Amino acid sequence: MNEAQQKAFPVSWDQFHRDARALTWRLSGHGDWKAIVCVTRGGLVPAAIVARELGIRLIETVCVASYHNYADQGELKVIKKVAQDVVDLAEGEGSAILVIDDLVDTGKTARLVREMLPKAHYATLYAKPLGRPLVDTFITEVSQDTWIYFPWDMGLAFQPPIVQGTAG
Ligand SMILES: O=P(O)(O)OC[C@H]1O[C@H](OP(=O)(O)OP(=O)(O)O)[C@H](O)[C@@H]1O
Ligand SMILES: O=c1[nH]c(=O)c2nc[nH]c2[nH]1
Ligand SMILES: [Mg+2]
Repeated sequence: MNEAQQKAFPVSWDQFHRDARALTWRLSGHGDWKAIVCVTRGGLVPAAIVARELGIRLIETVCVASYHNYADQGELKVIKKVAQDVVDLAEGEGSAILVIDDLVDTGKTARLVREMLPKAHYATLYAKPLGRPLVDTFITEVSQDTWIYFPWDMGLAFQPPIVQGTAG
């Protein structure tokens, strides 16, 4: 999150599950995927739900990190690439592969993963305008100045009233 991202879009577990199922509905007519590649770590949770719904049991990871301590995006680091046997699954370059991530923001992560799997279908739950052109299927778009808060990053906490000074 940076200073330009003033709006908050908190997502509960229920909402996340609902959105992951909605994503699966959209994906279900699209292709005959042999494997899911999830972009860690955010893609792990939606990938588990989508894999369950689509009946896909071959799950690979591509491990990319860029945001640290909710600060500005740093340099992208590929910690682990996609295994070659997964890339080679069907017609090469990943045409039988469904890539899942939680969101696309600037699109830098998606661009990097797409270079590894040019023919894969790229799906996320949430998309911001800069990254949207890099995603084939997504569920909800939020504005670029919004930070999405995922359920695994949150806990129950007191919320100050919208109009200050009225708390009991
Ligand atoms: O479109 P971009 O601007 O590249 O940002 C999107 C990526 O940023 C987040 O991952 P992050 O690198 O923070 O790692 P994480 O999934 O382990 O939290 C998110 O899960 C996406 O993978
Ligand atoms: O939790 C997150 N929320 C976001 O909006 C975001 N954008 C990039 N990376 C992100 N991580
Ligand atoms: Mg991520």
